Amino acid sequence: MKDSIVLYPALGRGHLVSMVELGKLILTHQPSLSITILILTPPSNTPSTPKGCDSTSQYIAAVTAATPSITFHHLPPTQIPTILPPHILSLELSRSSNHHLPHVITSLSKTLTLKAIVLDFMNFCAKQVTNALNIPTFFYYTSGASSLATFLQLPVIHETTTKSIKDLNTHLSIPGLPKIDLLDLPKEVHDRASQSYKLFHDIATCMRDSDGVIVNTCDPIEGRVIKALSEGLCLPEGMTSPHVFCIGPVISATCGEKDLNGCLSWLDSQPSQSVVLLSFGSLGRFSRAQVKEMAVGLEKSEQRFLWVLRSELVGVDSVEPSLDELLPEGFVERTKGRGMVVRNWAPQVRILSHDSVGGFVTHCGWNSVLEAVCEGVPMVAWPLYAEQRLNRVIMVQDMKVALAVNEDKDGFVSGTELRDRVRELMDSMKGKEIRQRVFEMKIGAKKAKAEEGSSLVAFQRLVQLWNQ
Ligand SMILES: O=c1ccn([C@@H]2O[C@H](COP(=O)(O)OP(=O)(O)O[C@H]3O[C@H](CO)[C@@H](O)[C@H](O)[C@H]3O)[C@@H](O)[C@H]2O)c(=O)[nH]1
Repeated sequence: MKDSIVLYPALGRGHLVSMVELGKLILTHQPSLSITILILTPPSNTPSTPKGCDSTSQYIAAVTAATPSITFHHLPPTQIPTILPPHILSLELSRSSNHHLPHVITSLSKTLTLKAIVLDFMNFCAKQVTNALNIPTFFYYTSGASSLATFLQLPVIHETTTKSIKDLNTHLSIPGLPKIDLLDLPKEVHDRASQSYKLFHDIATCMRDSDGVIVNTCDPIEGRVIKALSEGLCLPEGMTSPHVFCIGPVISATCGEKDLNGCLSWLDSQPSQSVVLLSFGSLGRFSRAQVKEMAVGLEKSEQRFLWVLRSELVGVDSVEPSLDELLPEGFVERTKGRGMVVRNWAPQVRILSHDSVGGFVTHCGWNSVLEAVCEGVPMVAWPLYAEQRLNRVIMVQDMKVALAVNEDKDGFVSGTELRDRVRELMDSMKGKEIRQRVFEMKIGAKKAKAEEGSSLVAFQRLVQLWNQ
């Protein structure tokens, strides 16, 4: 029977793509293995892909055609209320699909030797099942080692206080990291009484007890904290640290690759390293007031820009407002030639690798950060949700590859602030230093994945464990 690794991504395109890329990496180095990917079936009325991006079934068909050693196995649909926020929906779907797993895994075991299962952290409850079936269980943490080290502190904080994080008014001192203000932790863990706090506390505890955590990062990007994590220094004495395998950067060029909105050909007409890309991940959206303010800032910056604009969500039956309605009067005319606005989705990896792009205003989603690093593009960090505020601290203070945008207490960023940060990035000594630093990190990240590089060595350790 063929040896196989089972990968179990959470709901959502980003999670799926990350796991597929991990599967491809495993096959590149261990072509004798096969990869089985378990797919959660979303409730029928959940949009699973952002507008402008291929559907999930198109994506799966393309992966199957290109990489036949990757097989997808769809779990049966499950009924759950869909009015939940996306991360809770994902956790609930995973929890309510758990009862299918014993049967699915047992039937896979009839034709394959399952060496290990790799869970997205959102699917942590599957560990009860895999433990019972005695299958080595790993997690794939798709954000950085810094956020992992911080996340693992949750049970420690929980045991040392009875207060909520939002009331603690202090910071975390974690070896290998700058001081972390507790309010930079994801909002979901601020309130001790909330459902999401309990979930994330349970996930952190569960990851600590796993056979290992695979992290999408590498020494040249987050070396100090990786060392501290590996030496077990990030958790108090007596508390077991998980084994970490930093095998990144694993990035993808597969989603939304086509130049449907013409931005790549527009970039061809722009001077080298002159354009600032503004793009905010798969979910980032802005209010109408914020969109107007961004436009004002970009216009005043006098810099070239490519802006992937996603305005606030409209009801299923409503029509999205037009650019004329969203942008200040005359904006498109006045910025013609030096600015381009595209709606909802653009081929980000291809854009970042274009020679004309010289800066990136990002929401600090970890894939975007890695993609920018791999292309040597300096950033302005404008976090929106999840662990992105934490990533900003790391990008600015530790990695030193970004400038921080200053927002008000409601997260609103003024046009003047955006103008100043974009100008500073593109046209100042500080901007130059950041550009130089990200360029060095790009070279380092490439070396990490090559022969004897830290990521390849970590990956080989992992495979050795699977083969034992
Ligand atoms: O117009 C777009 C917008 C996004 N992308 C791609 O979509 C991915 C977005 O990933 P990421 O930057 O990580 O953002 P999110 O989709 O918001 O990712 C979620 O997952 C990340 C990894 O765990 C976390 O760091 C984030 O906080 C969380 O929001 C990247 O590969 C982008 O290249 C495009 O190709 N075109």
